[in-house]
Amino acid sequence: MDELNALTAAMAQEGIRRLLVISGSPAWSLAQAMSLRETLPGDWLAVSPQAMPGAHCLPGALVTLLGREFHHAIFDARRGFDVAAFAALGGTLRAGSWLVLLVPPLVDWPGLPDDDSMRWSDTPEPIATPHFVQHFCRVIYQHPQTLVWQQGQPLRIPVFSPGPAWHPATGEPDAEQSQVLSQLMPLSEGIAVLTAGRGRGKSALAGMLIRQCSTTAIVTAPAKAATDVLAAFAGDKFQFIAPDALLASDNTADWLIVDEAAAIPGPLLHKLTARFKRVLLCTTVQGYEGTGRGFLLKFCARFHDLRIFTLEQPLRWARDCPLEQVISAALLFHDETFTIRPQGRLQLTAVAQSAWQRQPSLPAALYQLLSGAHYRTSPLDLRRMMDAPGQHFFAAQSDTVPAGALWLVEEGGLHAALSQAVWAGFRRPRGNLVAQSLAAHGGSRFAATLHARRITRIAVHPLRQREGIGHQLVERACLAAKACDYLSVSFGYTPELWRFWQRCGFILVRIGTHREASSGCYTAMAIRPFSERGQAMAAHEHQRLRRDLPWLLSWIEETLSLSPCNDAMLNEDDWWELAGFAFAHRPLLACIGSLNRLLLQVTLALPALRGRLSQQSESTLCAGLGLSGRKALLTRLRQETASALASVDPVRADLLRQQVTKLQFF
Ligand SMILES: CC(=O)SCCNC(=O)CCNC(=O)[C@H](O)C(C)(C)COP(=O)(O)OP(=O)(O)OC[C@H]1O[C@@H](n2cnc3c(N)ncnc32)[C@H](O)[C@@H]1OP(=O)(O)O
Ligand SMILES: Nc1ncnc2c1ncn2[C@@H]1O[C@H](COP(=O)(O)OP(=O)(O)OP(=O)(O)O)[C@@H](O)[C@H]1O
Repeated sequence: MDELNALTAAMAQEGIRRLLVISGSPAWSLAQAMSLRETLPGDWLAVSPQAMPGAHCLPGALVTLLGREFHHAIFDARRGFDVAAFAALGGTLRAGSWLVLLVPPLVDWPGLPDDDSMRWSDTPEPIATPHFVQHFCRVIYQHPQTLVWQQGQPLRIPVFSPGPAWHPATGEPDAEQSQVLSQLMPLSEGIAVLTAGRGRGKSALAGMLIRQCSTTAIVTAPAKAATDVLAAFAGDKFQFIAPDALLASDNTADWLIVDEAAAIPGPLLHKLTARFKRVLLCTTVQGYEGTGRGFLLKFCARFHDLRIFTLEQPLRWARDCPLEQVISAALLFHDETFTIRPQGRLQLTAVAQSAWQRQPSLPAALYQLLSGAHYRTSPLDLRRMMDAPGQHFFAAQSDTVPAGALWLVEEGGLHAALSQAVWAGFRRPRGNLVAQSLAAHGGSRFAATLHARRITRIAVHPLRQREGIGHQLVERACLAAKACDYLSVSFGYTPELWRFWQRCGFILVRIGTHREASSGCYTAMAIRPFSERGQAMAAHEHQRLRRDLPWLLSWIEETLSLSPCNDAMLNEDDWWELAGFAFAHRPLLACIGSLNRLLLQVTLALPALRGRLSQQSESTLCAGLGLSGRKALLTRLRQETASALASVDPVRADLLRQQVTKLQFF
């Protein structure tokens, strides 16, 4: 322990942090971690799915601690490894800290189920994650600055050659911060974005801006607790208002400063930024879910005169910190920067998941291309890509880096009874995004029984786009999926992206009615059918979309290149769908078309239904009708639909009620 204390003191002087992996039985590993906590002074934080003595946080709650700082931490991965939380924790640790990681015995680990897989594998039970575990172990052994302490062996502390002394920042802006401040201070209007890795001094810089400017500023962020650093640097002028409260208020100031901006839903952020003349958005660019990369690619892409700033130099710790390096290598944080043009003849190849064992550099390059080019890719995807069942990959390989990557996941094949229960809204099992949505929001009760592959990600290197590579990758995937009923895709609708999918032979079958928080776009779903059943479903769903379009368009602010079909009569599909809404749990917005057609047939007052379909807000309707809330309103909407159906044809309505309610029992 003396050696460990001496090493910890040296780490503080050098400004670095290290990873210590403790591997063994659950009880033994925990006992060692607890004794370390007794030995090394610090404000230890333990991150674990189970309660732990001292300061404790659940892995899922760690995002609320972004921007906070700790001295030493324990991350409990004995039963499951939430790698994004692990990385987030690494970013909060001050110079001279240990990140103590608890894992199962290394020999057993690849074969043990990982509880975290329930978040990404779409399996009913946790699965083993051998590819990730082997990759992680490879990385820790390639980083000799990482210590591994295995049960049955002593903790060996190597003699590291001393590094240079660290000179922490003084409190005054450092060279990079001064540079950015000198450009921000004179700004009279516009939106500035400050992106950087963890601990680069973004929040401190925002605080300095507030203190140094003669103007007023309001700070907002997902959690006030995460603004400690900003507040310390801003001094007396720090004024925090939570995002929702700010939107609801008339408060204004010369500057709006948004810390951890990427963690605020896009539409809300958009409304907030529109209210202020000068805006500074700060965000981290490492692959936690919904962070900087996606933020730049999607949210910021809509502002033309955006000023983008970045900070390279870490300030919470020294350059080349071993902990930062090992986390970055384990989670492939070094995105493709797209500076090298993929050269030479391209080869389209299928890449199996087992490539992570045989030739890990290839799937790693595909992941880096996807996360660099695609706003949604996160460490969760890395784990899914490595170990979830039913994944398929294609690469457009060049002589240098990959020029394109395509990732598909198997979907559908649900039992007929389950598909009908999904259609009725009684069931929503994991996974099968498009297959289930075609049943739950579409018009076919048996939609989820078809076998499909969904394109979950596609990206082409920016220096090779519009050369037909994306199209070729899709064709290659089609060839490999010919035995399926159809290929599907779900994407944030933009006219450009839809044009691409259209050119690849996809048929639009659904458009969502809410903008996605991450992209600010409506979700669209499209399919390319192969089999007869697939073709029949594509035609049916496309026609349904065109029939519903006249009403759907009033719910979405987007122009679609799709011609509406004017048909106001109630058909067989409508009757089923209305019964599914009235007597089961189908959502209102999945039935907009049929409900509107129903209203055209009846003269009953139906105040809730008519009000909601003419887009009166739920709260206004509840107040007007004396209802206690959304749930009561939905019940009323279903009752009014049932009475409308009965007024048109009571016998048919009753027969359908019996058929639909039976769908919950199978
Ligand atoms: C499920 C998902 O992954 S959805 C998200 C898709 N991925 C992304 O948005 C990541 C960033 N974008 C990309 O990587 C690429 O732009 C892709 C994958 C969308 C398209 O790849 P590319 O190789 O550039 O497309 P490709 O050259 O094959 O285009 C085929 C046709 O689609 C259409 N198209 C492609 N991109 C565009 C565009 N930006 N604007 C308008 N039309 C387009 C064109 O009609 C094009 O044919 P043309 O060039 O002869 O006119
Ligand atoms: N100029 C400075 N002088 C002294 N300390 C500084 C300076 N700039 C930043 N720091 C300190 O460095 C640490 C990291 O800074 P800060 O929290 O602003 O980084 P960040 O990029 O916002 O980090 P995160 O991504 O984790 O939120 C903090 O402890 C902060 O107090």
